[in-house]
Amino acid sequence: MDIKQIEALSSVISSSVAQLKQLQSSLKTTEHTAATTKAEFLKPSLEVVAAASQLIALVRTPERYLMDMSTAHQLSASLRVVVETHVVEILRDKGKGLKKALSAEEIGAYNHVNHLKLARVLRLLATHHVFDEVTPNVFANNAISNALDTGKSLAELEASPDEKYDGSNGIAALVGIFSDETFHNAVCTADILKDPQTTNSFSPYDAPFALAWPGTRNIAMYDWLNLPENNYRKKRFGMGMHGMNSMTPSDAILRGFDWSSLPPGSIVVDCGGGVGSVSLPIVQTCPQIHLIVQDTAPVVAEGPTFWQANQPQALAQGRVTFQGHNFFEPQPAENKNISVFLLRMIMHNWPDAECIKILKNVRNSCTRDTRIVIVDNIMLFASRSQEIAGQETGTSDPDALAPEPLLANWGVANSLSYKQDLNMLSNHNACERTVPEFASLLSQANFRIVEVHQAHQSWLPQVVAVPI
Ligand SMILES: C[S@@+](CC[C@H](N)C(=O)[O-])C[C@H]1O[C@@H](n2cnc3c(N)ncnc32)[C@H](O)[C@@H]1O
Repeated sequence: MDIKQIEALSSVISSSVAQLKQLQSSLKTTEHTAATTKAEFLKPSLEVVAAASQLIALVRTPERYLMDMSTAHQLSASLRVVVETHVVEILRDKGKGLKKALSAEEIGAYNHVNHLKLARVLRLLATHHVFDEVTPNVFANNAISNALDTGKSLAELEASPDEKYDGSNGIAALVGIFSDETFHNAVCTADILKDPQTTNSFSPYDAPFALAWPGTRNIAMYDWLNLPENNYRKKRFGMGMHGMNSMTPSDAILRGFDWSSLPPGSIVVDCGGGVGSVSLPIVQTCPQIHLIVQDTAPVVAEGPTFWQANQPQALAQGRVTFQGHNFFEPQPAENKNISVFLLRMIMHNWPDAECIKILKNVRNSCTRDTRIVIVDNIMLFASRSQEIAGQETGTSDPDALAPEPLLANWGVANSLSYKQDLNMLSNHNACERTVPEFASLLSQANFRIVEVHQAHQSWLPQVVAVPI
């Protein structure tokens, strides 16, 4: 056992915990979420998570460690059970006593899940700190399970199951996507990677998704989500994107490119913008900007409802408009003199060839003054060195790296980025990218990078490029 390394990691934990204690003393509440969402808690929290997980890898036997990892799918599967059978809402509305607890049998009477099986699902989750098992077979929500609450009453959930995620924070929807569609797809990753026919293919039709569902051999996942029979999944996907955004500061899009520098009358096109929820803060804070939300027709059709609920004035004044558009086609002819094309979480959905097609279509309607703003994960290598011989450096910002003895990419504290990278592989045969990979993509569509805004593991970084 590497005792020196273990001691170094435990001293990172002790000093970060001391910082958290000091910060906590300035807060009036001990509530878990109140603290962890505050910006100043971010670095010490990251350090504790990174160091503690690195420590576990050192002190656990390798065999135990591998068993824990290879059985982790049961966590996803169990989360899907509780999200789809409304356990959190049942405990919230029907729970008894101070802790609002119910036995598995009582929960099962509401959601019709066999209580003996449900208790085992809930116990695995409670063992991983999601729910409390307050007495044998009796469970209550805790801070972590509460984040899965859709906010809907049981009557609403039963009356319109397709709408169940609407109006919520989107976390249950995101967990639903990860533990259902993405989980199914990931099961087939090894089959696609081992098959000589598909291993070297970067076609979106050769994603593990193609093997995971009946009839998905020749359809990309987004087109499949838009099929009428997948309406429930499409809605859940839209709310899941909202969930992803709800985990970052609401003004994250403003922390990078300077939107306020755009002159009056500037037009911003949010390509693949969903309903436009991400660009809402741009419209709210920059009255000089007109926003066009572009996405496939079925998705953008939901846009006016979102804006009516969140910024009705912009809708009434025509400051936000909607375009059903396929970004593999040339930009609509009326899109002239566009100041900025925003592409948030778009590049990571597509293999290089498709990204270049999307970028070229954008490039063809750029003027000399147009900017493109790409918002996506920027990947770091796990090694301390971020250089590949003969290539430009992977990160221009040394502050993006974790201090030693932590893994340079923040290890498990940053694992969602790496899981998302593989989610992109299993869903779309796509990937998250490093700065040099973005530079290469962009140059093939005649753009060059002028700004990189790192986000230090807290919101999505931005890459700003201009036409060459
Ligand atoms: C990962 S989501 C990102 C949504 C939004 N930009 C955000 O950051 O929350 C990708 C978006 O691309 C859209 N999309 C997929 N294929 C498209 C296409 N061919 N043309 C236009 N939009 C497309 C999807 O409907 C979806 O809204």
